Amino acid sequence: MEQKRIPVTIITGFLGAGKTSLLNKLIGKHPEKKFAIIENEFGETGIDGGLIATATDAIFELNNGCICCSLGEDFLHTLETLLGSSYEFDHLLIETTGIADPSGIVDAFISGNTVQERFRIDSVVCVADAENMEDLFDEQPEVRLQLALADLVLLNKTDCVHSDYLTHLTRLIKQVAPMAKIVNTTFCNVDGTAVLDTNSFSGEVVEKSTLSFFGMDLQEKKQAGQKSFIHNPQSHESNPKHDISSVGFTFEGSFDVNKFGLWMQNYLYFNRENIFRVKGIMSFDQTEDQFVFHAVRSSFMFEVGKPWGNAARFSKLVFIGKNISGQELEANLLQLLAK
Ligand SMILES: Nc1nc2c(ncn2[C@@H]2O[C@H](COP(=O)(O)OP(=O)(O)OP(=O)(O)O)[C@@H](O)[C@H]2O)c(=O)[nH]1
Repeated sequence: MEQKRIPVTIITGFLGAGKTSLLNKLIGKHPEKKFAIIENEFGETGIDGGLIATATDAIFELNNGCICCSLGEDFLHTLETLLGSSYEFDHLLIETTGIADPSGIVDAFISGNTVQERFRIDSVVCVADAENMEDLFDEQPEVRLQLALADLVLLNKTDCVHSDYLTHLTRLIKQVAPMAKIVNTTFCNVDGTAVLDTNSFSGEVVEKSTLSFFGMDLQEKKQAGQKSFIHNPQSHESNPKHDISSVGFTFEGSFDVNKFGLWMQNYLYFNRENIFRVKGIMSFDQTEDQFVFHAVRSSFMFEVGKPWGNAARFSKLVFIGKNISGQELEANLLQLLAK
């Protein structure tokens, strides 16, 4: 029998943005859940295996120190230790270090087969500090990366800034996280917001966020007979200083699965420094179901979505990254459509 996969919420955000505050809020808000928590802090090493084994509930674990790890092998080792321990938990929370690119952590859940069998990413949540975000946005590329990977952005410390300024910050966030849900918070108060069990990597949610990226105007603008449509909502207002942008495509018909897989593997590999995230809903030739596509850096995965039935086939893909050439990408993707 297939084991139920444990949902994982990855919390990112720059130093002092409010990640630990959010962890505490989530634990308080969900007494019904038994959490395992991984803290990815710099300068601390070692895993307190004994603590995992004896922890009886989530708060115990948080208050008595968390599992510390660094990235790479150590991180995978931490996950293995967790799974191998007698500690039973039904949700994994990961607080990533504030000063690094969190894509390695997201990637571990996408590309590691064993990890994928036991865990599924529920969502990537980024806490942004309203007071300092704009300066950091310019100075720290990691801040833009953290936002670019997020499914949910909590624009926190709203008590520290004027409400008009929040509108400006929201626009800034949308430049690099066009599909993310953005919620304003103070002390990461998420009482009215679903943060856990949002299933942000599921077909339904990806479909919704992908469609919202394209907006309602897509069908109107699309010309009859056109095979694809490029949409870049930020192009007219993007700031060249902020080098991350997004570009979306809609294709009619279906892709050739082999051609697409091979091309994507190469494309992501050679552009791993520039492409941070790709999401989409895809139709493949000779398949009955929709496929949900996710890529983080050079790793990608497909999940089976709902059946197409008699609906017209299409694929929608959104790329987020640096220096993306929409025209070039479109020309490449068009070659991969099934004849
Ligand atoms: N005024 C104000 N302070 C906040 C808010 N949210 C968090 N803080 C404070 O900001 C400080 C940092 O919050 P943390 O939750 O520790 O932030 P963090 O992201 O975990 O910090 P690091 O682990 O250092 O990266 C703490 O003193 C919090 O009490 C808020 O909405 N408004």
